[in-house]
Amino acid sequence: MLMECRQLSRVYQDGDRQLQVLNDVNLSVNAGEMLAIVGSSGSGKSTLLHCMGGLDKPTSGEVLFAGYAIQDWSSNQLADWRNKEIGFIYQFHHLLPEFTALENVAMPQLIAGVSTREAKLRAEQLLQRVGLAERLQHRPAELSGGERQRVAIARALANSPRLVLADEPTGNLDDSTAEQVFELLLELNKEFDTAFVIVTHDNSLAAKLPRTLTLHHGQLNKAELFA
Ligand SMILES: Nc1ncnc2c1ncn2[C@@H]1O[C@H](COP(=O)(O)OP(=O)(O)OP(=O)(O)O)[C@@H](O)[C@H]1O
Repeated sequence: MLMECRQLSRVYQDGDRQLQVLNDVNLSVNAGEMLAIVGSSGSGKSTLLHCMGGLDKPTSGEVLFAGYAIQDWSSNQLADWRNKEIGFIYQFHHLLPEFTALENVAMPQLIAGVSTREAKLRAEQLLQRVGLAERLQHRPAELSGGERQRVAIARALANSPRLVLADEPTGNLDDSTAEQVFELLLELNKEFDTAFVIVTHDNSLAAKLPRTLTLHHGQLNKAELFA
């Protein structure tokens, strides 16, 4: 098992009110698998993904990665782990505007200590793979929305992470572009043997994935856990 969430709860303090955003969530992700998390707005999807990526701390419960409880790690250890083992894809690409597509994809590798030459070579290969061989030197503002998300996907895979966490990766795209990006994610999952957890509010896109979990008011639908 690659990642396991055990009895995960997240409570936010909202003035004198407590907001229980995640309520006893249990979930496992196997190495190389692909699953969707769906649920209405405010059901806790992003919060769950943030807890899985160590960007937010659960109020109780634990997140285990390859058997290790990530909440025990220091922020430096978490940052290093995220850089090497976790890829993130967001609804809005979060690419660095002043850098080219190639440089954006090389960046996580340079942070990991890979040489510039090697990082650029891998970035080029990844960008070719996502269909952007002709766009290596373009900056984000010179790319379409779908192209930017392809760069963000290539960047997420740059350090060959074992897990990619994607929060509404197609939420900002038109239907046909969204479908193409989803198809690309399905292909990459098979080719790279990377696990993907994809948050989406689009049930028809989620249906393309082998497994879907539904969050409802911070709880996972238990019936689906064993489907
Ligand atoms: N840092 C925070 N402090 C207080 N409340 C928060 C915080 N982060 C999220 N929330 C609240 O937690 C609830 C769940 O938010 P979350 O973003 O996880 O939902 P979501 O399912 O991803 O929603 P959407 O589909 O609209 O993005 C919301 O009511 C939100 O306002």
